[in-house]
Amino acid sequence: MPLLTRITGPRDLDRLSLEQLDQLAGEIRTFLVDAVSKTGGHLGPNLGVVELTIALHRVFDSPKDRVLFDTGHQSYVHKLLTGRQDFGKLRTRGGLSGYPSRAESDHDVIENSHASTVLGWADGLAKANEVRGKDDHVVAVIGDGALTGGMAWEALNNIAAAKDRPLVIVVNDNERSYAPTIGGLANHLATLRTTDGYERFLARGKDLLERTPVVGRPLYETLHGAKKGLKDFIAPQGMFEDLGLKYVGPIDGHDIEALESALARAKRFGGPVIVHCLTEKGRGYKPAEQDEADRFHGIGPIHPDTGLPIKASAASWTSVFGDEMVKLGHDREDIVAITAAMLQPVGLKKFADAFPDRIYDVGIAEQHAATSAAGLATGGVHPVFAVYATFLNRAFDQVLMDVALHKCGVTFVLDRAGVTGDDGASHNGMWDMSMLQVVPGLRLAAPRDAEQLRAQLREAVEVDDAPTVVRYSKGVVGPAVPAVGKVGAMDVLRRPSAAKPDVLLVSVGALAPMCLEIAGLLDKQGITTTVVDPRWVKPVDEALAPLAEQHRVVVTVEDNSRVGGVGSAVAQALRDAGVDVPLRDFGIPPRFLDHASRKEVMAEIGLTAPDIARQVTGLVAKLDGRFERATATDAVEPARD
Ligand SMILES: Cc1ncc(C[n+]2csc(CCOP(=O)(O)OP(=O)(O)O)c2C)c(N)n1
Ligand SMILES: CC(=O)[C@@H](O)[C@H](O)COP(=O)(O)O
Ligand SMILES: [Mg+2]
Repeated sequence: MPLLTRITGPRDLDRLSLEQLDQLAGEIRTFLVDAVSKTGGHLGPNLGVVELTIALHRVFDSPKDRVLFDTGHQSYVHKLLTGRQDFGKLRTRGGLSGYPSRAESDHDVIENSHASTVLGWADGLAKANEVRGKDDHVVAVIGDGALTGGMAWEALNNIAAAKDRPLVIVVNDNERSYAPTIGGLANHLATLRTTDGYERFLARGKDLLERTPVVGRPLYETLHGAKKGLKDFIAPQGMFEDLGLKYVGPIDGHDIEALESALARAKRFGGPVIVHCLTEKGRGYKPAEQDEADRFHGIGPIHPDTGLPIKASAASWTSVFGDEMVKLGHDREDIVAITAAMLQPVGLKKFADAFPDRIYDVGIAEQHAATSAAGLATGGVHPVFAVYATFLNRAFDQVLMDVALHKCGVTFVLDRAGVTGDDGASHNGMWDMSMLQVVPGLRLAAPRDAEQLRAQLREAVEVDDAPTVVRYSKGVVGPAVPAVGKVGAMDVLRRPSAAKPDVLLVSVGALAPMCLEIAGLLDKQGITTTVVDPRWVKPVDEALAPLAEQHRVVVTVEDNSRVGGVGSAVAQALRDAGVDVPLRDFGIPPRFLDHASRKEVMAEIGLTAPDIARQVTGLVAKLDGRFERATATDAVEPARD
């Protein structure tokens, strides 16, 4: 990589000729395929923004000028050009994050990997520059998918109102989110793409100029001079210009010269301007270019020459859900499904193939998904909205005030619940069981294995007067964990070996195998344990309090924030029942977790069997000690007669 290794920062790009820049783009593509095929990551999106990112860093002066990326999954090229070329440990502990990271570089601003936020950030930064009298530029790169998110339009509405506030918006239009981007906006972008726009007309004029200077020069000057009338004639007013935003494009997003020309014009404009760039997700890597599913949006380790995954995928929580949804769809014709631009990742592709009229892809619009689900339920069908747990955060008000307030029978299926790890802080599904505890009437299930997922999903869709939630982890589904009995509606997973057992261990969802391991470790310390799985963790099962009274201590273990999670709800239920048994809740600490593998993160936060067993052993010993101390020192001596 003779050129790439010479790039230690954006200004090193200034010395390169156009030919060298094209060579650099080739080197970057080779680097990305080689590196990301080893580590996994967002190969497709980054292959699509190579020339765009080079041009951005040539025209703008980061970090003085702020170059912002929506979602941030397409920021690998930005990292390569800003002094970070060690991708050997990408997305693992101690390695580069797969998203912008302020800790890594001053060139990075937005760490949040939730889509559609970049224009909000950009609006704020542009306003701050104005207040502070700074002439720095703000450039926001937003994908066509992210542009379907409501936040983007809230921001655009504000940005368009400030005609003299400089702000460059680059629409990275590759026509895809994972799959092809849906909706009226996508259709409008397609219109703009196919309109032989003014820019293309100019580009042709310039080409003519170069080939026939005598005729070309006056013609080119005429064209350039008559641009307003010409532009209206050639490129009908797009929605962006109707909004009051200057529109530049469509630009070939792989032509560095055209990109630099358009970006330079946008930079000089002095107000909000849209630069519409046409790119190709997965460009330059045949397996991605030919992949109709999602152009290698997010991959695990692959064979670079074929693009085939290194590891065959085992049965995942997602696939169990997807298969059961198809069966449900056959059993009940009122079941419909909703995805927010993630049909494949959430496992609804088979359902969509089987029931093409009963699947809705709403774009990256989780708030709309939830409220339209309330409408669907009120209209007499039962919607199942499958979404990653972390992305439901932004639809909390819709769950509360549209779905729950109106007692709508909507089922939310939360994939990637708990620690996900390598996608960084904003991708962990660690807040749902806290956030949803406060929703009146909502019922929440956390299946421990495939059989329970199928069962609890079926139980959920039977509820037609309240929201139901089924949440499970990322990746391979765990081993079957059979029940050995029931207490109330709770499954007993392990009976104690003593009449008055020491510990009641409340196991939540997929952590059941770990909880049984904890019980085994406690056995070795002479501590007897009952393990129960509530199955439905909200509301707390009424049988739990009386069961707790038969134990010396209650322990809860959940793959959710400790704050306001199941542990908090159980503690409250015990207090409400007047049961005074000590409780120790284990969960995710209320802080943002740095990217690392799930295993590394779980170990770091102490959510492992040995860590928990050690702490429970100490707790029981303290209880013993306290009781012995009570006997020895605090007890009142009987009066001597
Ligand atoms: C709120 C939210 N919902 C869903 C996702 C999952 N997600 C990550 S990237 C992506 C597609 C983004 O498409 P686009 O903005 O066009 O970027 P591209 O990958 O095409 O460059 C989605 C849906 C997310 N990050 N945030
Ligand atoms: C950027 C984004 O939000 C997704 O692409 C995310 O990387 C999902 O990853 P998994 O589907 O591997 O959980
Ligand atoms: Mg896209």
